[in-house]
Amino acid sequence: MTEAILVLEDGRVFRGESFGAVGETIGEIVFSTGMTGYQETLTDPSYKGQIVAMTAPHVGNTGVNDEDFESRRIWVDGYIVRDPARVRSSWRSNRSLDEELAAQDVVGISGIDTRALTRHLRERGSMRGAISSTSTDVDAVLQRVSAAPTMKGANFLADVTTDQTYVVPAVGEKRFTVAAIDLGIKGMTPRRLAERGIEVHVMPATTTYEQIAALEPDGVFMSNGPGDPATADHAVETLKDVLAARTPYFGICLGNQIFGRALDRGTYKLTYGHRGINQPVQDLTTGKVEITAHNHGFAVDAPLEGTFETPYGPGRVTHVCLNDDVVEGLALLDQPAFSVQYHPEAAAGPHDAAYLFDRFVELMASTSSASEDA
Ligand SMILES: NC(=O)CC[C@H](N)C(=O)O
Repeated sequence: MTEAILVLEDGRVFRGESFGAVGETIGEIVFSTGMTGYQETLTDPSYKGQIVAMTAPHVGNTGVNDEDFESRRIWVDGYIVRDPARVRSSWRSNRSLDEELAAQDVVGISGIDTRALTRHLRERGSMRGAISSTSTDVDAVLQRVSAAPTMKGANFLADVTTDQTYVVPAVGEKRFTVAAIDLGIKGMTPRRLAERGIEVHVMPATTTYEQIAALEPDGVFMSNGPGDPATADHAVETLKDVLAARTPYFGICLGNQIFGRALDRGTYKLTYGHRGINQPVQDLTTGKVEITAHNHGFAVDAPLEGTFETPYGPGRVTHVCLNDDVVEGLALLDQPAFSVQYHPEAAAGPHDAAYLFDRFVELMASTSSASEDA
């Protein structure tokens, strides 16, 4: 057994055991309340720069398989669990979580009181911290934590985006072409689009409006992604051109924050964010409540009631989180563009919000029939 320490930037220390790779890692310490779906969490590119603590006490019970990866690798910068499964049990599993973390050089810690850690972060907010299984000198680790960059102002888009455009073909008959800007896209998103007859062109984060327009897409999509949305200026400028051309738009998570910025709204950092697959959201357009998957530490600042002015006519908040009234969705009233802050593609579930992909299809269908009529 190798000892490990978790040192938070405010000086709080937790002592446990090394889990996964032995080493030292620094990042923003956040917690996820997902009871399942740890593979999908680990491989979500939006977690770049973060060390994730699981509030579920047992993690790793079903081991690791190759199918439940949301991207090519693990992106979390560290992993914190209470009690790793000693035995893995699933017909799909072909290795243990511990082995996988070690193979991908992800430093983790286990055997700490994750409930106390979560309560601490809930009261004080997410903060920088380090896991170290190579040093027991708390003061030295703390100094390295204090010198590390904060999540505010962070931009990891170049790390996570695709180098080259690739195409995910429509399943069955092709109905639409969509340009999907990869800001850290998860594998399930193009699949959810493709299964609705959409040919998805997944394009790098540096794609220009001219490159999008050359494709003559029926719609444009912007994905989830890591870092501070206030730094995603290129995507905001690109989206402004998309909106000026009245091309249908759908955004998820970072794609919602970029939409908010294109509509002249600001973004801000939440105290401890929303991460998990059990977050209640109300669709204000129908009144329905859905249980949804979240992973965000920032949010859009917009009025929950009434409409607000944007360069593209009135906009409104369409979805709100029932835990804390945070804005979870936006739409323009006079043109086909909307987004949500959470994850309707939810590979690990729940699937309550899958209707949003159908809304995008309906918007593209009505826009193309309107332009045929004109
Ligand atoms: N999943 C995401 O797209 C997250 C967006 C952004 N990085 C945030 O933390 O709010």
